Amino acid sequence: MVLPRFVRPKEGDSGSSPNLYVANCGPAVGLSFDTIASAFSSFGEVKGVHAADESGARVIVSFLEPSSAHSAFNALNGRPCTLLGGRTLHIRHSVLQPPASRVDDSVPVSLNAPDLNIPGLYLFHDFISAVDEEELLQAVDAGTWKSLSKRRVQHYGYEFCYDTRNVDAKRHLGELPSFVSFILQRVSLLQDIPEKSDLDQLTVNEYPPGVGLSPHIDTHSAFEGLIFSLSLAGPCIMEFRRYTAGSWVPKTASITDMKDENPCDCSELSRKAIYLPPRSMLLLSGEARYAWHHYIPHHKIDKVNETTIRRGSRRVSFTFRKVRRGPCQCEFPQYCDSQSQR
Ligand SMILES: O=C(O)CCC(=O)C(=O)O
Ligand SMILES: [Fe+2]
Repeated sequence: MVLPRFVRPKEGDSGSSPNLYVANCGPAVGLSFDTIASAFSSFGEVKGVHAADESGARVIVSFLEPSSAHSAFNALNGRPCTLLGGRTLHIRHSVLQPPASRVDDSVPVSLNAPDLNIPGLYLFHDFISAVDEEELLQAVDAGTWKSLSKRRVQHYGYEFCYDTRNVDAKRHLGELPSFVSFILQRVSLLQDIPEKSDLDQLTVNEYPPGVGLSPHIDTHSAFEGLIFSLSLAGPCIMEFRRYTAGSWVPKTASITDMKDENPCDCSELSRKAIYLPPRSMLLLSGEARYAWHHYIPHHKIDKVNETTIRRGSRRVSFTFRKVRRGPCQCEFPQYCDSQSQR
């Protein structure tokens, strides 16, 4: 299990780190790394700016000197930053964790969604047959893959932009391909699923053996409330994380997106995991979709209770979503980019 490389410093140790963890800041909110580096360089030489997680809205700013980080923290934390379009930054000191102390702690893995007790999480086993699975794999392999750093993707309906973690709702690429029509039909027949609407975006992910996906919540403003993910070819473990407020979270009404970030320690989050076998369909809705991060650990071998499962083949997933038109009005504003304050 890979834990975040940057963590909160020990009590009283914050002055010795040159790194700041800055939330409400990043490409997803229209600020490039260069712009951020340039704004922070008024406090001292900036060594680099990089993503703190996959949200696109949280970054690590690394200064050369701890004193620069300290000055930037004092000047900018919790205040509108004129150099960054008046955006209010939420900052904490952050230290690079030495590799030896990155704990390999795993979570018990459930085979069925109700065991996780996460409202809105469903898993449908054998949603398609092995023959259907083979045909779907052949169909995507005949298409054009786009290579990301560790995996390959295809987008249908609307392109998903990884920089902004959003879609351009005005650029419709066309209907979803006919080879997924039977899946959409089966989804439409599922019983007792609230807020069903026509799915119009498909992302196909191909993960080489052992490759996973960083913890994230799919951008609220990009997609509506139901996210379906069909697993093909190989299995994986999906972990769910619900972050609770850390003691560093300022208790002001303006804090809207500070709770869903990297943990300071594991006591600050709930973690649950589920085994996704090939041909199963996962559904994230409600709280599971809006408030829990989902995460595929980068493991070549998964322990599912007492059984060891080798990820010997690639895993291909088909994620079906509905592009949102208008702002998200979910009940989880602390995780919602539509409801976050500038
Ligand atoms: O591979 C999966 O099942 C999940 C993919 C995912 O979470 C995403 O594309 O946002
Ligand atoms: Fe996702």
